Amino acid sequence: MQTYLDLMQDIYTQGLVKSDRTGVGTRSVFGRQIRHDLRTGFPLLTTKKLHFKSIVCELLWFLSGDTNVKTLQAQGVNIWNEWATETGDLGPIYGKQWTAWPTADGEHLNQIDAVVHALKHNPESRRILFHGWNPADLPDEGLSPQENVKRGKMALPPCHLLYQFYVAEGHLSAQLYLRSSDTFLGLPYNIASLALLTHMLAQQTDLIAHEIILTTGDSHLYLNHDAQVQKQLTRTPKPLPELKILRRPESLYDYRFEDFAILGYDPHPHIAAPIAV
Ligand SMILES: Nc1nc(=O)c2c([nH]1)NC[C@@H]1CN(c3ccc(C(=O)N[C@@H](CCC(=O)O)C(=O)O)cc3)CN21
Ligand SMILES: O=c1ccn([C@H]2C[C@H](O)[C@@H](COP(=O)(O)O)O2)c(=O)[nH]1
Repeated sequence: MQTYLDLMQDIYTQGLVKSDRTGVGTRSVFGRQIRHDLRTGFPLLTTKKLHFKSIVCELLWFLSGDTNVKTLQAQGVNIWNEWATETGDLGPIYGKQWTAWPTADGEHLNQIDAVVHALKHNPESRRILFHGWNPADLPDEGLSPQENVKRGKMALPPCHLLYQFYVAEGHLSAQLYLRSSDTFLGLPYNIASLALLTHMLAQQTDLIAHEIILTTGDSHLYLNHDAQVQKQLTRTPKPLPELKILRRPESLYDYRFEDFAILGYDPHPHIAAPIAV
């Protein structure tokens, strides 16, 4: 994906140095966009090897409404460990808001159900979206993730927060707003995860997966990723792999990791980098 490398180059050369919550420091630009036509291949980065299983399992975990890391750990996925309490809890993060957003009268709204229903029955609607930014559950930035969870708040506020879907001539597109984007570690996951969700929704609603668009707010490279960024910028992208969904599950909630095959993925080697907590 040349567009990803272009964004990385842009931040690396034009970004202003900015301190941040984690204390690591970043180079940062504000307001960028990555667009990708899913008909040209599955957007799994080829300029470094990505752990596809972590991406799939995290998305299925969100959709199941689960907010405890133990389920991910049992599948060998360790990307959420640093923010969890000793019992594995992350507070009311993505899964909770997506599938059981609490209302004032004690009910819960499943925003995902509403999206699937609209795609099937009202696809021309301009209101097909779901949102993770629930102000009532936001953490206090002055407290640790674990302290926030113990007070019933999210460990981290959502980064990928607004998902909107668009249907025209039987094709499904998706746009995601990311308020904050860790361009070296997080963004490759966010791109592939949005692509996966769009393919799953397209399968469930008999549409053709078309374009994904990621719009990023604070788009940053952590200062301790410099060597990794320089290395990745020397690499030439290879042809994108293809995603095959091996069966058609009953609903969006019935997919398993084994239902997805990535064909023709031949990336450059993995580049390890420390995560800013
Ligand atoms: N600083 C930061 N960046 C993020 O992208 C991020 C957070 N924090 N906090 C919440 C979640 C967790 N996410 C993460 C966490 C870790 C990796 C990571 O370390 N990825 C490694 C491989 C790790 C593995 O496969 O176990 C990589 O090289 O991609 C990626 C995304 C995305 N989010
Ligand atoms: O899906 C995700 C989740 C998180 N991130 C990154 C963006 C930031 O680097 C940190 C969150 O820190 P804040 O101070 O809350 O912005 O995590 C991501 O890129 N993608």
